[in-house]
Amino acid sequence: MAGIIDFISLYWDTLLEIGILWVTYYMLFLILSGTMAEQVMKGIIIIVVIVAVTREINLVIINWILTKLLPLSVVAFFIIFQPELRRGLARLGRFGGNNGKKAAIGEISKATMVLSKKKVGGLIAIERKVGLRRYVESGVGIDAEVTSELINTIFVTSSPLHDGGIIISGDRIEAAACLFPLTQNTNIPKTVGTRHRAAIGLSEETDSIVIVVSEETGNISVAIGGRITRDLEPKNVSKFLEGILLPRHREKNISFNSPSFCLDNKEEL
Ligand SMILES: Nc1ncnc2c1ncn2[C@@H]1O[C@H](COP(=O)(O)OP(=O)(O)OP(=O)(O)O)[C@@H](O)[C@H]1O
Repeated sequence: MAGIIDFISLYWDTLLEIGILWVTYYMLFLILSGTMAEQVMKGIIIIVVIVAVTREINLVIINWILTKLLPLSVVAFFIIFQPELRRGLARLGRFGGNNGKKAAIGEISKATMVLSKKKVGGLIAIERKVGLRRYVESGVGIDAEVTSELINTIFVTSSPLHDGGIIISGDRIEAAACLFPLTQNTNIPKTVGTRHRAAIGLSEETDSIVIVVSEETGNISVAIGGRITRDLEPKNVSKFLEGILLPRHREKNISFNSPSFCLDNKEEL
């Protein structure tokens, strides 16, 4: 114990710097997750590591080239990805309060009930930590407040945006008509259609919650982490989403896979 205290008092400034750099990197990662910039940022980190290694083992020329390249690539990164950074910061800001989220959950649940009752097909992805930018870019940008009326309008079959899914980030509908990746899970029965496969696929690749309303039956299903729970009672959707998305409810340990929430499920894949 005394050794640890000695170490901290000796290197507190270095530890503080490492801490600040780590937090900054993590924040940037959160802001840019799901975008091309995330990949480029990982590339820059790899260059930093190579610079350190080449310095240690005295590869002078490679180290000289990389040392010159590094500052340039960091400046270029901020210039090229300025739109992604701006959008990411706005997204972080929106995650702040629970009130906005709660209102959005209410609107999503209301919309789901209407879609289910009218047997209108719907596919709704709710972004969590992992950014969905690459999927937003496959659709049509909307950037509007989440309202049940707007969601229902998007999915009516006469709407040009009804095919594909919508993506919700915080309390905004980011885009509609987005293409999600289809699951490759061979255990899923052949009878499961592409809307449900797209929901499962997106939930496998990201931590998003994906709600599906079946056009055929009006049944509501929710995919998380590659698992889909089918035939949720419409009146339970709001409670279900609050259990996952709002911290106060999370403390009570109500989660997607918790048995308390599977009571209404007739089938889980
Ligand atoms: N990759 C995809 N990403 C987003 N949406 C998709 C994707 N593939 C299909 N869809 C949506 O699913 C619709 C087709 O649904 P399909 O009937 O094949 O699926 P399903 O799971 O049986 O759903 P339902 O029960 O509503 O019929 C398409 O019109 C489109 O809106």
